[in-house]
This record gives sequence, C-alpha cells and structure tokens, in this order.
Amino acid sequence: MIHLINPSTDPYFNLALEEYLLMNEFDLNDYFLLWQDRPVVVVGRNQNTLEEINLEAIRSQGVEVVRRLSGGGAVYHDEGNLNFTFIVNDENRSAFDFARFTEPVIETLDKMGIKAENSGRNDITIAGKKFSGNAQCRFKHRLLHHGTLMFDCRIEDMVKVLNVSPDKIVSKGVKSVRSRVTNISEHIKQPVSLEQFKDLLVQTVRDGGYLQGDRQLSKSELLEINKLRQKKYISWDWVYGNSPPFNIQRKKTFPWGTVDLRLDIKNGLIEKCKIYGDFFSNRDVTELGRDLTGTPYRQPDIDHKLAVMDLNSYFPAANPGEIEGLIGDGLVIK
Ligand SMILES: Nc1ncnc2c1ncn2[C@@H]1O[C@H](COP(=O)(O)OC(=O)CCCC[C@@H]2CCSS2)[C@@H](O)[C@H]1O
Repeated sequence: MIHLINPSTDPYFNLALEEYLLMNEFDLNDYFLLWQDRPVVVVGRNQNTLEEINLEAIRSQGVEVVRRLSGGGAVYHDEGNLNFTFIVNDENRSAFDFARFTEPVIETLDKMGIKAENSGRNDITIAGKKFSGNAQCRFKHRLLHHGTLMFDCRIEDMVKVLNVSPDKIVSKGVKSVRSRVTNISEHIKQPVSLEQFKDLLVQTVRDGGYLQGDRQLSKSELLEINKLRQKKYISWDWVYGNSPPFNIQRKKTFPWGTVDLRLDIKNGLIEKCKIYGDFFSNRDVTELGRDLTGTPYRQPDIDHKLAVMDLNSYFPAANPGEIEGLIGDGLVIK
C-alpha cells in the first residue's frame, strides 16, 4: 500500500482524486491517504442536495457543497476535520466490512489513551458520541473506504449548515441521520495537535506492515485529476442536478397578495410548476407555470427564462425581483 501525500484542501479536487485512484485501470496499487478540506458540506451519492443543506447559512458562512461517490448522509468538513481514505483491491466483494478500515483509527486513539469503538452502521464513537462517519464504494474489483475524523471541528457551523433548508421539501432521497457528535481534541489528556495525530495515524498503518512507501502526485496525474474536477465535481449537474425527484412548496404573502408555488423537480429540471394564490392577475398563471417546465432549477436559468416573460401581466402589483426571488433557488453557481 502506498501512502499518497495530498496537500490539497480543495474539496472538488480531493473527491476527483479519490475517483481517479479508484477507477484508474492503469494503476492498480493500493492507496492510503489523509487529507483535509476547506469548509464544505459533502453530500452522499443518492441524496437530495437542497434538502441536506441550509442555503442561507451556506451562503453567509461561505461554505461550499460537493457530492461524493459513496452513499450515506451529508457531513460537514473544515480545517479541524481530517479525512482518511483506503483504496484496495478486493476481489472477493465481501459484504461491507467497515471494521477492517476503522481499526487503525481506534488503535491510534488507544495509544493516546482514548477509548473509541465502532458503532451503528458506519460510525466510530467516543463515549457514545460520533466523531467519525464512514462510507464505501466499489468499482470493479476495487474498494474505496473513506471516513471523517473530527479533531477540532466547528460544531456550531456544522449544525448551522447541515440544517434542512427552510423550504418545505418532500423528497424521495436518503435523509441524513442527525446524531450527536464530539471532537477528538475534547478527550485528549496531553496536548496533541492535528498534525501530530495525523503522524501517529500514519505510523499505526505503517506498523501494521501495510505501507510500502510515500509518494506525491505527478504532474500528469494532477492534470488528469483537475480535468475530472472541472468536468464533474464542480458541475451543477453533479452537485445538484443528480438529486432524486423532489417537490418544493413555497408560500409567501406580499402586500398585494399571497403566492403559493408548487414545483416538481426531476434530474434538476422543473418538471411541473403550479402557482396558486389570491393575487389579482391579468393573465392565466398556468401559462407561466407551463413556460417554466423544462428549465434547470437554478437561479441563472430561471432568471433568464423569466426575463423574457411578461411577469408584470401575471403579477401587476409585484415589485421588481419579488417573483424571481420566490421561484429561484437563490443559488449562485460558479
Ligand atoms: N465531519 C463529520 N464527522 C462525523 N460526523 C459528522 C460530520 N459532519 C456531520 N456529522 C454527523 O453525522 C451525521 C451524518 O451521518 P450519516 O451516517 O448519515 O453520514 C455519514 O456519516 C457519511 C460519512 C461520509 C464520509 C466521507 C469521508 C470523506 S468525504 S465524506 C450528520 O447529520 C452529523 O450529525
């Protein structure tokens, strides 16, 4: 197994790197990586992104959002969170075996005088509180296991950004399990920094006899991974568009009346849009709903579509921007 040194804190790059190592058929080495992200919410493969994040908090805190390849729920990363990844050849396709990969973490903490244990589906806990969430995915004969390690994470921010968005969203996606969490640093007796903890963990894996050496990414690998980052991981299609079908109901009362908006979103596109309310209109709003069908559910596309519609004829008393703000998702996409 090779210890791959990856100093990047770009969440899109880091997840592209995992995919690259898992699926690269020209490099079938086993890998072990420790890495960190700048503040980000990482949603699971089958989750409805908009349901897992609190949009307002995400925007005000400058937290990014990314989707990973593995299943499970949404987690929050910041500089106080360390991630570990194992990518191994696993011919026998055994049932999900998490303990094999969480063992080095438990052993390292044991050396530090902290008792941690595997718990539930995919967690490692200290005194019944979760500090590590784990997930796996496979590609052909290769298995990727990754996990978080909350060392000194900003839990207040985690709670803020992982809040379900204020819209009333009914989804067919997998909901995150909200569980009580803790930081490793809270349980440490002698001062140990995240860097020292990282070194101890590498040492434990090394002592296990698995590590053959360290290496960094080559220029050509960096190029390939960055290509994947651009094409997939930073794309709206992957982060938001890939969500399961969901419905949004949004009701707002303006001085000129109440607007009750119902949207069905599928593959990131508006599949159905119905508008109800007690406002006075010069035109049938079902037409407006019909015209929005097929539009990607993201602000620039919605704005673009609405700009060529005569919104004033539907909502004569509305102020500029009010309807756009209600229909759009408010997301600013890079
Ligand atoms: N960083 C972090 N570590 C541990 N637990 C967390 C974290 N962030 C949030 N949570 C808690 O876990 C639940 C979600 O638990 P749930 O069990 O639903 O999901 C997971 O654990 C997924 C782990 C994915 C790990 C990957 C490794 C590298 S990229 S992300 C959430 O609501 C919080 O209560």
